[in-house]
Amino acid sequence: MTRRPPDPPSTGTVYADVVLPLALARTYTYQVPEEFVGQLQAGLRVEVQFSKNKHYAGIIRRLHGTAPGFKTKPILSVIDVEPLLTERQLELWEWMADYYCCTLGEVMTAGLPSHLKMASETIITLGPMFSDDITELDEDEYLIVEALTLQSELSLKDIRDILQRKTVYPVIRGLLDRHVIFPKEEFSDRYKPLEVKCVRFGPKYRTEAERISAFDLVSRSEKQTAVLLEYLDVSRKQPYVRRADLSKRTGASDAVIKALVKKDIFEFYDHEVSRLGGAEANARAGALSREQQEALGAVRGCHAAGKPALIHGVTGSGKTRVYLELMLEEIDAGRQVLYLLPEIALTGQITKRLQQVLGDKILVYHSRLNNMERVEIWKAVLSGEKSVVGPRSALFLPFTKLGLVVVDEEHDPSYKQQEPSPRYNGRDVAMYLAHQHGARSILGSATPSLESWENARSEKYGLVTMRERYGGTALPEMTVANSRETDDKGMHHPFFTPTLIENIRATIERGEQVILFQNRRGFAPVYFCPTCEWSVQCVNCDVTLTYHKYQHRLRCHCCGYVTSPPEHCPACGEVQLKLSGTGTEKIEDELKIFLPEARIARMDLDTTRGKNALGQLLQQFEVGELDILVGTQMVTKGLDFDRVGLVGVISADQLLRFPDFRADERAFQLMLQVAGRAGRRERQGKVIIQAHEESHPVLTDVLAADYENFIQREADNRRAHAFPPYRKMIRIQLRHPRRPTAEEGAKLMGKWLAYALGDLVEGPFEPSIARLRTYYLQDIVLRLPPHVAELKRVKDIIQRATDKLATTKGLSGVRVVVDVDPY
Ligand SMILES: Nc1ncnc2c1ncn2[C@@H]1O[C@H](COP(=O)(O)OP(=O)(O)OP(=O)(O)O)[C@@H](O)[C@H]1O
Ligand SMILES: [Zn+2]
Repeated sequence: MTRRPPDPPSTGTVYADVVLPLALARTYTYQVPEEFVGQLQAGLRVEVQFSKNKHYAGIIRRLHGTAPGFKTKPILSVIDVEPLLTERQLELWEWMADYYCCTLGEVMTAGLPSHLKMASETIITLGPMFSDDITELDEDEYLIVEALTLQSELSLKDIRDILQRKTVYPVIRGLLDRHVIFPKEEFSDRYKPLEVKCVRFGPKYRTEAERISAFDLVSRSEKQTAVLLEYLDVSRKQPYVRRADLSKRTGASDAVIKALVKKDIFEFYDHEVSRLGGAEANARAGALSREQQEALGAVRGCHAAGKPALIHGVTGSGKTRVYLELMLEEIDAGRQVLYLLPEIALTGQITKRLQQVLGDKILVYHSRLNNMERVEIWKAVLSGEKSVVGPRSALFLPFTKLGLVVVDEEHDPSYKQQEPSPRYNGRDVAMYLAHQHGARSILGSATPSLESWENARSEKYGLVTMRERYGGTALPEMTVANSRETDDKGMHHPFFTPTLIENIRATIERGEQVILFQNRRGFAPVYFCPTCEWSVQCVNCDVTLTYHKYQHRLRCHCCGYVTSPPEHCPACGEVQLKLSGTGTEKIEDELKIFLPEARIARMDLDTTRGKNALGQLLQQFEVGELDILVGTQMVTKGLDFDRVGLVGVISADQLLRFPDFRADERAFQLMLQVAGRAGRRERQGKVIIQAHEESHPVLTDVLAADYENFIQREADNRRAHAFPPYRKMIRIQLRHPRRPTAEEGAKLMGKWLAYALGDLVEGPFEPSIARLRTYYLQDIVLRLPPHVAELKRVKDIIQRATDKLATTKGLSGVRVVVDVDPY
């Protein structure tokens, strides 16, 4: 761990710059009382007062002897004994605040688990595990616990009154650490053990002889015999055998296993696994294929040259196995690894694979951890002992021995945090983090982003290519079906071409599965009046409400507003209102008409909200209880199933029509990624893309799976039109509940910026969604030459303009949101 020794000067007062969880531009300076001078160092939390009567836990950034130009308040108490944050981590946070134009407090708020944050308003309650054992409590602690048994919840301010002391945070910290008390929000998500569904021999079949008799009992069923044999084989190597694994390995359906349970040979049980790591290591990684060996060698070559490696490997090429090899090396050498994934919930399969090999040396930092677990992971990472797989938020953890950073699916837009600030890109921060620690780094994708491709072209990154699928299966056969296609009776169906329907049927008949991708959720995105063209709009946003048939509700996909569909048009009184457009719900519905026998499920935000809904859905698909999975971009991400014979894209046109400079890149990535879910094992898969505009150049590249051609053309286009990555883009968005105020603010801001930056400034203009969550929006866009020195000056100019606007009469309420690399 990098720990800065305290460096107080030998004479005079010591000051501490403290990071506070507030929107202050930088740190705030406090005076260190004599009694604390020896105890303090960077990374410790201290209790301080900011505004009147408001206490916070702040983080010491540095100690020094320079008095600031204002009257300082004293530090009230020291909360931690050991630093909770590292020097490098604080440097990273500062870098983020600088680069993404936000405050250090905003980074702290995003980065620190809420359990470690304390403020006067924080409410605490007694922990669920507290057993009335008061012998361990000192006097202050006892008073707090007693008050909590009477009153069930208290704010930290109440506690100050109870103890009649100004400084209470160290006492609170002690109780939190021992899980005697909890911050209140914690109560709703108490610790639940993780369980996996497993299979074992029933009570009648525990001895060797009994087991042999089991084989006699099933001798007439080849499938059941195969399952038994496989079970014996696996159970010799692993402490437990998962139900899903067993059917996967033998190709037997879940029904075969259930039959064995019915005969009392097997029983099902839930195996509890460690809640942080989730697993014991129970498998060894398979041997590398020749291509994986070569890729590994090439990655090592990049690292030896001090460069990040970009692996461009076709879908199913086994990139994960290459990362894993390097991870094992690092972990064996006593260093930490950070493995980033765009969305942890969707990538359970990868996480599982990593855990099977690495066991509890790797912890999963997923969004459903409760606060207590977050703190446990924080401390395990700080100790230098554990590696982490997680989404972008794992970047905030206090790594002390980081040796390797992996950014998987590096092209994925969910690496970018849109709201709230810091609006950072996880991939880019990861590269900075690796650089900071002198760690090696790998980015991987079947469809690398243009930024990373450009970095490889300009030799900032080393490029490693994997062209074959693991196991040698051919990439899927890609075809396009014209959306205007009619069936043999000359009928035209708006959603499914006869080609797609026939292929779905044939696939299911072969016992294989189908994935259908539709970019929108809900039933229909527009509910309108055919007479006067009125349509239902969100009350808060400038968008139409999407009709959700299952709930019979209209919903805003921007702000979540929900309402009932109107019975008639409020403008002209028409009673026959209509729907237009298509979402996943409608596709699912219509599909049932064509294929009444098929087992269809839908995977989108609406069906995966529940705590285990997504996992259950994926499990059902994995064991073959479903024939067709219809979904939004969720189905395009990393799914690795054995039996997907066909992938269909319902409408390519919809993807290609977005008014955004990255629309083509996104469309290309989405289509190629979803295509990559097909035929990942023995049989070659098939992909059918429905489109009106069959000859769209992006579609041509998708059909040929020609990444090189696509990315070259995209690069030329972007360069020609001065778009990122050939220009640095900063978007300044002004928001106000009144349109004229937003406009006026934007006009002034635009004028000030243009005065300093000339024609680098575009706008202000109204974005395509002009009102969002009750705020009217105005955008100003800067496109800058990508030089760092220039960037610093530009950001200062933006900051000054923002400050000036905040003090302009009538416009101080205009929110200014700066987004660096807003894509
Ligand atoms: N060396 C190996 N031994 C055994 N199985 C392997 C090996 N390499 C890859 N596999 C298997 O091949 C499949 C594809 O690998 P993986 O998911 O890593 O591909 P990928 O390159 O990440 O693909 P995508 O980009 O589509 O996510 C997985 O089921 C994986 O377990
Ligand atoms: Zn809305």
